[in-house]
Amino acid sequence: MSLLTVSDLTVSTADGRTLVDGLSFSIAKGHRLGLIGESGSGKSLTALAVTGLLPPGLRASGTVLLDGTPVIGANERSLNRLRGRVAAVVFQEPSTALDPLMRLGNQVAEPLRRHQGLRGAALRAAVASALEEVALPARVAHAYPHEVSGGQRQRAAIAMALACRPALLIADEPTTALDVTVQAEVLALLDRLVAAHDMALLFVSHDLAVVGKVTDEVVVLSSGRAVRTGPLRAILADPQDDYTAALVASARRLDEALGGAL
Ligand SMILES: Nc1ncnc2c1ncn2[C@@H]1O[C@H](COP(=O)(O)OP(=O)(O)OP(=O)(O)O)[C@@H](O)[C@H]1O
Repeated sequence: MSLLTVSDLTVSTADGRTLVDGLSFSIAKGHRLGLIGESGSGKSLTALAVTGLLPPGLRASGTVLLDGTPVIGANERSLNRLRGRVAAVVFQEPSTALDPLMRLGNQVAEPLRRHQGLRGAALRAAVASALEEVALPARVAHAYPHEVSGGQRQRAAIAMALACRPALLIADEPTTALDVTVQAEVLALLDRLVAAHDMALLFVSHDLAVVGKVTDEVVVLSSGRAVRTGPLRAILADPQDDYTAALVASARRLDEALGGAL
């Protein structure tokens, strides 16, 4: 059975504009899928709809099943049971997930306390190992978000997302807001952790070159619709439509500039 099944997902505004239009895809346990498209193509709304996090004023229809549980129309209580444990999200901007007024260690502790019931020494040990896993020094536990670098903030957000070992990690442009030198490190970290814990991954990006570093299978989104689905290799070899060809061309330019091998 698929871990995530999305069928005919449509996201629309109250005044009837369709932002995501009849999208279908699925991800099996331990598998990876890239969701790629230009800015405004509906990638983030898809990621939000999958976890029941759409902003007020937007409406989802169709079917989203997370580990067999329906997300669309579900109440907050059953969504909270899924979040963190079945699926967790890492956003582009780490500040989205982090509370500016709370020490990072306490924030990483929060999902461990809530979902796993850890307290006291066991909780402190779990936080220390969560930070160690994302290669953050132990002292970061005592820091506030503004006291560490952008890359360290994103590592802390990743530690929070992975704290309860979700079966599916959804990463929405997780490296886009970071300095170029830090981007590759954080991407490699995500790649390693997803593999180490046998997690499934939905990786959202406007950049095919970045997606190609973590997954082989992609859905190409344009104006809220899937224009192409399949192995990245096949899409690179034969983009077929103009939109996908433009994504491929810009990814190749960037990849060449970085000395990569798309
Ligand atoms: N709350 C909202 N109300 C109305 N329209 C919205 C809302 N959020 C997003 N949109 C619109 O929906 C479309 C898809 O947005 P989405 O954020 O999913 O795009 P994206 O592909 O993730 O792009 P980006 O990479 O720039 O975030 C865009 O045209 C956007 O302007």
